[in-house]
Amino acid sequence: MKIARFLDTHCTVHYGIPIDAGHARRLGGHLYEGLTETADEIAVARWLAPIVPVNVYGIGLNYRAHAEETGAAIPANPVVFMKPTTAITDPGAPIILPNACEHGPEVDYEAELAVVIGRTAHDVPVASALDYVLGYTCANDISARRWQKEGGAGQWIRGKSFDSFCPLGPVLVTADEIPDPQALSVICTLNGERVQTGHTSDMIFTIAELIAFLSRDTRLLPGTVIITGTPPGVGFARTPPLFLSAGDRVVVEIETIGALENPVEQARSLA
Ligand SMILES: O=C(O)C/C(=C\C=C(/O)C(=O)O)C(=O)O
Repeated sequence: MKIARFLDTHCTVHYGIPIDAGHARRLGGHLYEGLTETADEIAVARWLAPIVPVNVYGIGLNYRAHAEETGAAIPANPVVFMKPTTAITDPGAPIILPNACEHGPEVDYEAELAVVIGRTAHDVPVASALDYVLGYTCANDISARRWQKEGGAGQWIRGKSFDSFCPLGPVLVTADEIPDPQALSVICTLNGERVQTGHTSDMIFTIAELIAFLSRDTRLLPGTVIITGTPPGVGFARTPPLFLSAGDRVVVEIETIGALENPVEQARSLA
């Protein structure tokens, strides 16, 4: 089942959930399968991230080829950071280049598979960890590299946390439709050019291992989102480096889920 969340022009939030097979409605130009609405046409004001997370965990360096491109050692344990929920942004909404990035271009894209926890996971073994997954969506782990490194004084979280730094969507695909989350292609395009190409089989820690690790002595509540690391091709590891600029369009595309597209804008000057 694919679940979308969107606002109509009357500011009502809708969830698109199949009622029965073959049920489809047209939404602001998109044919969408299965709505709870009875009207044939709903004017969509905007698409929303399919989930409002209670917590967002990020995993760094979780694809072998990405760890190699950064020159980092293969981690012995998952590299865990968190993003505030205020970083979540909707499909189609702008990624804002912060005024705090005043030392030059540093804002990077990272295409990632996002896992949504459906019931409380606490000390779950790897073997049953996927039973706690509600579904999957696409994420972009936007990262301000100077704030992640020198500016972060050893902590990544500042560089990963600015407003709009976690685009999510466009739909949540329930776990029954993705029986093997280690069998998905993950790509990122910037202004139509492919910049990242990866596959979840390249993950160092599988989704099940990540849930088991993160749930150890720690409750993962329903609505927790885990963004599971990025494949190679990030901008800072390129020669020359490639960072986001105002006017860019960045698309994260994951097999079976779809495409999460966001434009890039400069923050308004406070002066
Ligand atoms: O700090 C590192 O060793 C690697 C790195 C960034 C990695 C991520 O942001 C990630 O995997 O999410 C770097 O900036 O050098």
